[in-house]
Amino acid sequence: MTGGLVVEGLGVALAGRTVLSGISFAVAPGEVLAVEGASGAGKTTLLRACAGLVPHAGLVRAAARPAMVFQHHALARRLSATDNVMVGALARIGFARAVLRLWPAPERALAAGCLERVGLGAVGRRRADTLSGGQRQRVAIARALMQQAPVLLADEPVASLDPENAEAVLLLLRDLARRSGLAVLVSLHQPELARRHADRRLRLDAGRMVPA
Ligand SMILES: Nc1ncnc2c1ncn2[C@@H]1O[C@H](COP(=O)(O)OP(=O)(O)OP(=O)(O)O)[C@@H](O)[C@H]1O
Repeated sequence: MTGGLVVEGLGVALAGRTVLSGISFAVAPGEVLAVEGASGAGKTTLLRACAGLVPHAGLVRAAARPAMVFQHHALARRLSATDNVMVGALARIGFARAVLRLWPAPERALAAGCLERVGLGAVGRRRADTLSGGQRQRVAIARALMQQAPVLLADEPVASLDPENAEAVLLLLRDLARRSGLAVLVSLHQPELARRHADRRLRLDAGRMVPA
């Protein structure tokens, strides 16, 4: 499989306790797979393991390191939307140039394009802390797109949004999967949102996969 995500026999232990075990699934390019489960079921840990942020047993295979959208967007409040998106290019640009804000012109153009793709072409200069919750989550998605990864992991991206913005962000993720061939793995508390916006669903219960 090229471009997608394959997980086989994934297991995670944290502080000596098994948090995930026997997790196997695949997400194809262009597909949205939702991870459902109650609080504490292991959704965040699964996404973090897929992102390489948590040591794990088993196999996680993707053509390149997945990009991650964090639950509380984790933007730098005082930076502009564009500069927040540029952070997604850190691995290419290097920390020293980033600190000096020596962003190469092609990367600036790419950041502008990523903001356009999430419907925020007009707010690039605005500071993150002047944006609405929905706009901030979109900037966080644009920052993940900036990584140009084939796989996008979104951890409860709508948890702090009102129903209208939640709907819009999930439609955006689906659209990005379709148009850009991204494999999207999104964790969601609300099963009805997962049913409406995901192509397939996976349910976790106490760290194990159960029928969705
Ligand atoms: N760093 C850690 N050390 C020890 N246990 C942890 C750690 N992080 C998470 N856990 C435990 O792992 C389990 C799964 O947590 P996780 O955050 O993945 O669940 P979740 O489904 O994302 O929950 P929520 O919906 O509340 O975010 C929980 O029992 C949690 O207490």
